[in-house]
Amino acid sequence: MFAPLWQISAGAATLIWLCIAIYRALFSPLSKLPGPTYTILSEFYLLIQEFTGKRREYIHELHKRYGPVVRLGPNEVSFTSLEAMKEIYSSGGSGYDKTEFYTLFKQFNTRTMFSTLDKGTHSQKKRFIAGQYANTNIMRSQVMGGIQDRADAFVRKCVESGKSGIDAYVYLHCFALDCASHHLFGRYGTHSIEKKEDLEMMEEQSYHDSLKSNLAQYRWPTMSEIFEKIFKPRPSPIANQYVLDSSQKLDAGEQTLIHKLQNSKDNFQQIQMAAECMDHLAAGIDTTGDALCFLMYQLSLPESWHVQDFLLKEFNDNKEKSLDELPYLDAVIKEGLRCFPPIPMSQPRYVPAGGRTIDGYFVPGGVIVSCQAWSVHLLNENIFVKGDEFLPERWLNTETSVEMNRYFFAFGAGGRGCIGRHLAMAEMKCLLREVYSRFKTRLAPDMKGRMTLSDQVISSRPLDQTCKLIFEPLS
Ligand code: HEM
Repeated sequence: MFAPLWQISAGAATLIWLCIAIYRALFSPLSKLPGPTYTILSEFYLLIQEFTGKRREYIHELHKRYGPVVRLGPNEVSFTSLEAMKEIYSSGGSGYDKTEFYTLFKQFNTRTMFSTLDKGTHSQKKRFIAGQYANTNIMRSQVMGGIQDRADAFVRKCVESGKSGIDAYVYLHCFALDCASHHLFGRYGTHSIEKKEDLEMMEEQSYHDSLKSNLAQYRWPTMSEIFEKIFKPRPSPIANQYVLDSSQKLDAGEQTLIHKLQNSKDNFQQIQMAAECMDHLAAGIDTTGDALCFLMYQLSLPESWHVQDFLLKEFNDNKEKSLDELPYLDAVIKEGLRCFPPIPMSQPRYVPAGGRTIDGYFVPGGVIVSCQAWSVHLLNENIFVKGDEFLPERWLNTETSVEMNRYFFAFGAGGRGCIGRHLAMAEMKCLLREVYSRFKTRLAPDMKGRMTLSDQVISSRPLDQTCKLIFEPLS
């Protein structure tokens, strides 16, 4: 007589969903934005792309089809234009507030600068930290000395490897860990290039597969306990213990971040200091490690061997110059970051209450908007001509490089862009100068690793996480 309860519930749910979908299709301001029709009805297709690690490529294809503005779901839009980048990330200094996506990056259950959502709280936190990462501080001998020591250790590894070569993926991530930990903890910094126990920390941080558990937590936070049982969360016991211990040391050195936090007027609690340092450690390993790995792989391909020759010439002609006075080296790194941005995916923000006009379209308050470096760098072809080619020279043209710099999104933009960019640039410049003034790099004959970008939650890494290179000494 009567239909079972489950049938009635399913019917009611379908009816409600249909009403919402029709309302969205007819009345939502987002219905006027370019994008496939199904995106105004549901975010289901976007979720599938996220969970299968294809979100970035999917968005990229939509931009190719629909242009610089594309609707991703009933409440989400992606952009690639400079106008949108400025509005979302730099209006009022720090742009729009971050979305709950960044809650995933809490450390020790504590909000760090990176995982703080609103810009007011963020700018308070940043006040005490920013000076530590200013270029003038990075260039100090105590900071650069630590980076130089780690680059020397990397070179020793290359020399020892002889004709068999090394897995550059491993030791570049070690280098990034050692430099970041030195910046945070000075004398308590790691030496993972040489010490096995520190190497284990790098492995723990870099070889994890936590994409699905993280995304599930973000999309359905109330069910996070169930998801933790299904998808294993990223374990981090070694790094956690190291950071908790090191952040209690009172003699790390006055150039370190921990010293700065311990002595700030803000009276940071112990766990806040540890969380901040843990965040910077994590932020510094894979980004710089992957950037160097993608770049050295590219330089080792036959079509880029001439770039190695140009680098060598610049080093030989400018032996007394500082790292910041080598334009070709700078261009090579920038081009690497443009072609293989370690954070190529969307950096999501909420449109403020009342809505905003972005790139000519009115977007209501509360809608998630973002740009992804991958598309900004590859689809603005009038700015990056032959954008899919690795051409460091493009950055040497002083006229066009001004505009290219505006579109350079590898470190994000505005007040919430990467605070570690000067540190990262110094690390990469130092290492590349040491390597390419001594060696030519070539792919090892047994290098079988696939270097296609493998997307994680926000970052990408080489698919097989291995990159075997040979370091041939220059005669
Ligand atoms: C090539 C290397 C690096 C790249 C490409 C990179 C990229 C980025 C990007 C794109 C953001 C903004 C992300 C967003 O808003 O969603 C960011 C933020 C941040 N990065 Fe980096 N990063 C690099 C290296 C580093 C290093 C070495 C450190 C520190 C040791 C660091 C620390 C941070 C921190 C703390 C933030 C948050 C800043 C804030 O919220 O104000 N990064 N980075």
